[in-house]
Amino acid sequence: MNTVLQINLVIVFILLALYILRSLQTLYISIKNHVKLQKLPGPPRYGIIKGNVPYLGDSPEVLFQQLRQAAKEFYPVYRFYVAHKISVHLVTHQDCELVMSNPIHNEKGYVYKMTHKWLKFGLLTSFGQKWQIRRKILTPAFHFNILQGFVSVFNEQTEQLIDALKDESKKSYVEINSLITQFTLKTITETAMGTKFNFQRKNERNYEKALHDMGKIFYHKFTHPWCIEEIGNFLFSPFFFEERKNTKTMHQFSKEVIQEKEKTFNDEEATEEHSVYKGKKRRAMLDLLLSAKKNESAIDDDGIQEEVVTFMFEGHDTTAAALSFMLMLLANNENVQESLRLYPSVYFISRILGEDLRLTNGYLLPKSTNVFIHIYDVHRNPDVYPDPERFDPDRFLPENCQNRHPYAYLPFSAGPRNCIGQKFAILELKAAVCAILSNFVLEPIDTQENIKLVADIVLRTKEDIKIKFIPRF
Ligand code: HEM
Repeated sequence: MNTVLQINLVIVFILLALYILRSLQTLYISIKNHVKLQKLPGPPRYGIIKGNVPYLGDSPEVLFQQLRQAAKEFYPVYRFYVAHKISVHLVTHQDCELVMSNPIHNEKGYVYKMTHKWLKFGLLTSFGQKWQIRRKILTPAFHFNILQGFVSVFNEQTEQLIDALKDESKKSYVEINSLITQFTLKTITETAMGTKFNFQRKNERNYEKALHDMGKIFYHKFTHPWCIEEIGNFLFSPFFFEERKNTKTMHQFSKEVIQEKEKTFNDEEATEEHSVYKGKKRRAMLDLLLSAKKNESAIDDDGIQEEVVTFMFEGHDTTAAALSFMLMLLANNENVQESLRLYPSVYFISRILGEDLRLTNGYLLPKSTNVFIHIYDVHRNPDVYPDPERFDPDRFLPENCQNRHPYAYLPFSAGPRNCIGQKFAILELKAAVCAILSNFVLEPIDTQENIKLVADIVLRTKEDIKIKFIPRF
């Protein structure tokens, strides 16, 4: 045997041994954690393969309801087996604070793996040092001064939305979701991406459809976790090729946005146009990323692409959901404040514990536990919000919230990994709601009672929300 072959064999052997050792270590940790966590309350198990999956029902709608049921039945904390994967679910603000406020638990839970092919490792899904560097680069893009510059775009896009709604208002009701999505998609492109890109309506529809189809795939993977890993996905998922097609559509869409921006990008202009605040350069998001690539090499083309897909998604789908629910509530109640409590667009998040964590009721969760934080259920805790399903904006009067726990209201998450686009979203929502209310009287078609919520990536209804728009003039 020649020496090169021998060396290669030794390398292969070492790599294989390392892989086996790593797998054994993971297995050991996972068995050790299982033993500790199985003492927690939770639904009955239906064997090793199924775990608690039968408890979750057979549709996204039932899954959503069952999660609410579990939150009540096993309050304040329960464990859940989806096949071999065990996770711990938190529904009180006290326990949520323990996880969210400590940067050691900064890694996202296994469900985010479902989005890795699509969102890669952008700000939402990355962790550790990479997340820290990106958060530092991107934070100035959401500074007050930059957001102020976006108000004219919000207004312009709102006017277009009003025109579209006026056309639709001749009908007995409007299914609002698609119109609202167009609005938030254009807004994020013209503000954070800084490009007046005229999408072909066909491409926009393809993107929208691909994103919605990902919700169906998300549900499938959640209930069939062996499809989360690529190999299991290829072997067992009926959606493998559909997921690839959707991912390609969404990547193509964000590539076009980057290409359009690159045509006009000028580092010097970007600096001047968005002014200088206390000597610091302030730029819109994509300007900032392109500058970072050009000047400091802190990010490359792939890095820019993963942030653009992340922000295109997180920056429009969340606000579209929020605005749709807000309009439905306005049509029924003529008030707005607590819409995000009742309908938080991001209704759960998930983390992996970076160290052991003792919950408020004394349970000790071991390091590496997958923890789900159910924002939807935290917002419906009757101890904090009496008669929680009731729409009552007075809950947010200063005197009523001054003693409320800061982690009892979490639509934008909290702690170091909170939503970077929170102020952006509030500004955009306010601009849209004010303009819509001054142009239309809204009459209810759908109500809180008749809509059906489904388990999706963001909070959605089974059918589009319907509202009647009556022009004021
Ligand atoms: C009503 C609208 C919105 C809601 C309810 C919302 C909610 C949230 C929540 C709950 C998180 C935490 C996610 C997690 O821990 O997994 C988050 C993170 C994030 N949001 Fe938002 N968001 C909204 C709008 C926006 C907008 C407009 C943008 C961008 C312009 C944005 C960009 C992001 C990003 C990039 C992250 C990840 C931050 C990090 O991990 O450092 N969001 N959002």
